[in-house]
Amino acid sequence: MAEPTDNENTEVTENEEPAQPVVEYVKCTAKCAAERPPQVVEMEPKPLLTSEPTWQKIQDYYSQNGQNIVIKDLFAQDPGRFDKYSLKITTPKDGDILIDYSKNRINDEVLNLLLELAKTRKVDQARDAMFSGGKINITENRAVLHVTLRNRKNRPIFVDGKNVTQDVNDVLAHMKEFTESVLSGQWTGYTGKQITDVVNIGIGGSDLGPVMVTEALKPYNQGLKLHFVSNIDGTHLAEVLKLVDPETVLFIIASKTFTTLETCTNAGSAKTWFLEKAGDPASVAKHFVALSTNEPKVTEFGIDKANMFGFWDWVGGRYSLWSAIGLSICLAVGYDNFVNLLEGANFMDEHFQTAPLDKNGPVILGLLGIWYHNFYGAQTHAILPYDQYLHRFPAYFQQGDMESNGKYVTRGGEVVDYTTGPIVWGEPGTNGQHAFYQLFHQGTRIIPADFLAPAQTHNPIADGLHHKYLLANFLAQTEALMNGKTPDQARQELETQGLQGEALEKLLPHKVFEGNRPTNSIVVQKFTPFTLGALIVLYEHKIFTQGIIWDINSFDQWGVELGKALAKVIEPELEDNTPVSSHDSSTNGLINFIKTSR
Ligand SMILES: O=P(O)(O)OC[C@H]1O[C@H](O)[C@H](O)[C@@H](O)[C@@H]1O
Repeated sequence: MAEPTDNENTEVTENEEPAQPVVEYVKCTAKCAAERPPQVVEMEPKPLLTSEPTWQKIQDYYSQNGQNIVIKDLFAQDPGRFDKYSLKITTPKDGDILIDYSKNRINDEVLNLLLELAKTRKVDQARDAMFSGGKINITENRAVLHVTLRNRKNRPIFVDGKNVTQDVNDVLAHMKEFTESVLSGQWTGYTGKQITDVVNIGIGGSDLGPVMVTEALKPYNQGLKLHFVSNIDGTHLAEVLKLVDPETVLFIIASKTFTTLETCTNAGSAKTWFLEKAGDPASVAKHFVALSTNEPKVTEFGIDKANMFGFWDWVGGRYSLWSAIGLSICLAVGYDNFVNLLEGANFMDEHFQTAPLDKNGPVILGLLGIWYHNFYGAQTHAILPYDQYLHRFPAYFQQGDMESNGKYVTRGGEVVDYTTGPIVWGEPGTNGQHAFYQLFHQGTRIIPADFLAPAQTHNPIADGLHHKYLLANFLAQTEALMNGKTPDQARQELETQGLQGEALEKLLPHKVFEGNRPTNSIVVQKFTPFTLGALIVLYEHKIFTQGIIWDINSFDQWGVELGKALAKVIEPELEDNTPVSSHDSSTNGLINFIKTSR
């Protein structure tokens, strides 16, 4: 693995013919990069999805056959179905990744039509536009280049004619140096003690990724205790501050914009708490660092720019765990493991870029989602990790998916006449089984679900017994969801239990499971940093694929602004207890109730 190279004084001119292109890329400075004309792939405007002939064909196929596709029958007809509809992605590290999508309501005709749709909607062109630095985030006029953050082969990537690969490597080098100094105990607090606890203060993309990954990679923890504060509710900060000591705590203020109300308020209160104990404002430099794109705001807050880790406007918040926002991950698991995470991500980027559409994990998962959401009317998508360490994985992709694809206007500004992003949710198995799986099995809705499981556990306690049960449950659920239980099977079962006559007939309908519930099973050898990186990116590009087919801008989030603006109006109204009448009667009523109840 190539470490970031210190190339300050190294230049390669246009005429030099380096033997190893990779070396050339590493050595290429901003000056030579600027001389190299970037080849940005453009995204063509698209007609409304529902006017595409391929869309019509899928609609017709669905209308005639959609309700007659019975997964278990398809298995009975075709012994090779698993081989046909599963992808084994060979990786260079930590075992292969298996995506079994055979337990879906698909056959060759459906799959071919969906693949035709991906071609018609030019998913490959859009992908190339993103990877080449095209400003595909049209409403903010920004490139979308989180892929650059895990560009482990140092491919030159240009933004406005500038090769940004070196900028990325420079920040990585800073993260490495800082992480090593904290973990080795060289970096000390204001009284000379080593850092024992890290508190990441951030929200949304500046919180969910670091929380999810540090939880998922707990077995790789290098000794620091990690805490996360996101909510503006003072309880969140107050409870964390009870656990840490000002002499040994490091606060990471993580905010792309450094203007987010929650983060700025929490950071301010954390600083006040710290200074109450430390006294000297000079001590702040030893206990506060910032991750941001906004240097003026960081220095205004009182954090030295030497303690700031930067990133760029071409990194969307919900795609930022690979950037400086990942500093808490680095501190938790060590720099080398963070690099392994980036390596896994890069591996999946390359898979997405090079695998043909019909063998492309993100594309296939994206198309299956389109099939269920747009034709079967499925409204949600469940992510069900059978691994306790991944307990925040569904929450992470609630933002990843819903903030990306929760849009009803196309890139061209038209209101869609089809559904877009699904509601994403989930909990780890087996907990979910004892809570909401009832509705999966016998509810009235179709809920496509992804089951994620590792063949090996980090904790093979009781001689592997727990893991055996965990895996048995994962396998049994997908089988049960597909096969269901027929009235005949249910009848037989009840008869065996000694039931007969009216009692049996009364109970029978409740014991029948329709089945035919679709699932994907994604199995890895073990959840390692590399594998986790690859899996996150599998979903990132799935979301991308769907956004392109729906022709929406998956990279802005204007929808979150309105509530923020209205909160600014209401906040001063909560100053005193004078009744308000400036809103609708519900909002007035709520405000006035609060005023009389406090
Ligand atoms: O990192 P920040 O600038 O503080 O932003 C934090 C979060 O807040 C916003 O409201 C957005 O909806 C998120 O996409 C973003 O991740």
